Amino acid sequence: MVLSPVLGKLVSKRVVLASASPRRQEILTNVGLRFEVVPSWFKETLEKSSFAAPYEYAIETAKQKALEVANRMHVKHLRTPDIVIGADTIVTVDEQILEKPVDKQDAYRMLSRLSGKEHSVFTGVVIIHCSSKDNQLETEITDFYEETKVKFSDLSEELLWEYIHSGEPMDKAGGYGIQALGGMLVEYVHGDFLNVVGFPLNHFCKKLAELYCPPLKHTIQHIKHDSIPSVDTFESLSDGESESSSFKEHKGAIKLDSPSGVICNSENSSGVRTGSVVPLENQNGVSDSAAKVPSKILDLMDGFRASKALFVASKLKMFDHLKKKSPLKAVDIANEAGTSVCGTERLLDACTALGLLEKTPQGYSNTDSANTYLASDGEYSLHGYIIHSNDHLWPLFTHLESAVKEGSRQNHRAFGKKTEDLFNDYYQSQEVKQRFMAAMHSIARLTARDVATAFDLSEFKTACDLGGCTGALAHELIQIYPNMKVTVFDLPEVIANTSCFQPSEQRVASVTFVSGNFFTDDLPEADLYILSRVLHDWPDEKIHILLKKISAVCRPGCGILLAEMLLDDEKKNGRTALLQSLNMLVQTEGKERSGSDYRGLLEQHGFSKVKIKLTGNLLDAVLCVKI
Ligand SMILES: Cc1cn([C@H]2C[C@H](O)[C@@H](COP(=O)(O)OP(=O)(O)OP(=O)(O)O)O2)c(=O)[nH]c1=O
Repeated sequence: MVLSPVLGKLVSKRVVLASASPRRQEILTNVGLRFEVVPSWFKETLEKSSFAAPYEYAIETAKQKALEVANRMHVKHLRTPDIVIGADTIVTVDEQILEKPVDKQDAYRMLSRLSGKEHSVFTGVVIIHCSSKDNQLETEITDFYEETKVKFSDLSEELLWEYIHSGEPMDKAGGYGIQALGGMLVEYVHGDFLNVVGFPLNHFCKKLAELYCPPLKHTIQHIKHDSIPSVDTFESLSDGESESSSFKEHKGAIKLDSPSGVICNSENSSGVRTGSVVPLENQNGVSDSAAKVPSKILDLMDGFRASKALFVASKLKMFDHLKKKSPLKAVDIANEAGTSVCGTERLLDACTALGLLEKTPQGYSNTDSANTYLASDGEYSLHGYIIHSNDHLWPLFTHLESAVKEGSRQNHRAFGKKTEDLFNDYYQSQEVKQRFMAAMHSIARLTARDVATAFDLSEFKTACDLGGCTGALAHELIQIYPNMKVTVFDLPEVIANTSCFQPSEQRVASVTFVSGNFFTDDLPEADLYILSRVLHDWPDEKIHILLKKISAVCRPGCGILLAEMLLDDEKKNGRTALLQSLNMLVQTEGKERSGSDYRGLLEQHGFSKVKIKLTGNLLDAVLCVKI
């Protein structure tokens, strides 16, 4: 099965998986698809009786999940995704639809109904292509479903309760997980196993191939084996035909970028014309080698080149020049930036291939997302963080090997000085301080809304953002909770430099800036203490000192809101957070932690009712209350 042409076409797309299911994330990651995870907030409450067939219910639920995410990203984050994938898995037995059990009794009811019987598992999947026209979200929807039949053995009461007490049933349709302990309940499976686990990968890949590389009828290769029925293979999918009429006619198909491989149309010995994808280096008719192209690894090998191209184009303000005026030729940009024409042209072409710029015969222009995030003046600009990544993180990462060997930060190697205190480095020079604050500000602007709305905080009348830096989160909070007063508490060097980051038109009176060190000075009084990207800077010992101090000034009912990138419990998925944890290794004594890790730390200091929310944005949120 050759997926390279499809994946090649998706590489420059913003693909979003609208699902919190770790199984779906893993299945899609395994095939090399690159995507972001934005769990849907759609409540699965559609009226089941209004659907003629169970699969229609699963498809409609999947569609609503994905549409909710597409709309939210479009409206809230000004980031229209290109493709949103949604899925919903249900179990049906005796014409009843079973979803996830609400409690152990419900799990018992479900599992006893399944005992000794065959049932069906349906997963509905939708692929939504999104675009933005006149600021309106436009969608084209492709959907399908897959059915798998599963038979359970007769389950004794003892086995049933043993299984329920394992906790496994609770987040799974029908109350079991075939991929884990639940496998022991199963006598046979007819159909796609992964469909039961939550995502029918085989059908999905075929659907992607249909959408992105539809075959011409005469090129379909039928392979005949003695015992296996003839099948249409991915090998037959010709990229060259993606512009063909069958492609254009297909519902939901969109114009696609260039693929990562090239097509070699050839005649085989029996005269049948076949199309196959071969690596760029080898176009001499080697028909099946594409399956061996390790595109995921090649992408990772190239990753640093792509990052550096982005950093340099940002540093040279190329996206700013193009935001002011476009299209521009390489020579014009080189003149503006004071750079060589040949080097500038190569950089601009690379940025085009990376999906950051558009190129026409008239010259280069920014993509929408370059205008929003890469130009330095945008409300949600990431320019500050990109420059910080280039000037500060890049040198640190060149010493990652030493950091791994020694298990400690590398500031001395990267910058030639020993760091006694994490922030000493940042605040020694005005330039570095401003750069660091701009970096923190850009991430805070991008994430503040999702953090501020992760929970209903209206019961807290006052909040104190410890290490709140430029006040970006504080300003978002008073927008959402107009009665809230927020104090931003940070080091004197920071507070003295916040003025250039303040919004012009806000009710500034509701945000107060107070300087101090939260480890050594008294904390301002507040109903809610906020620690956003603070705890990840420190080892557990220091966190205990800080939480103990906060706990001492908290009245019962007061809370703590954490905003951090949360690792998954098994530390397997979520590459952004896992890479961020390496980032903490090279420069701090801290690390990223999971929601359970933070819960454990908070509970030791008298905080309970810990709620964890994965926002789908760069920072997740954890809320707890003092008892
Ligand atoms: C039957 C079965 C289901 N499941 C899981 C797959 C799905 O994650 C879950 C069904 O619930 P869904 O509502 O389909 O998905 P979800 O709530 O996990 O995630 P989201 O709504 O954010 O997309 O049950 C298994 O993991 N193993 C199994 O054997």
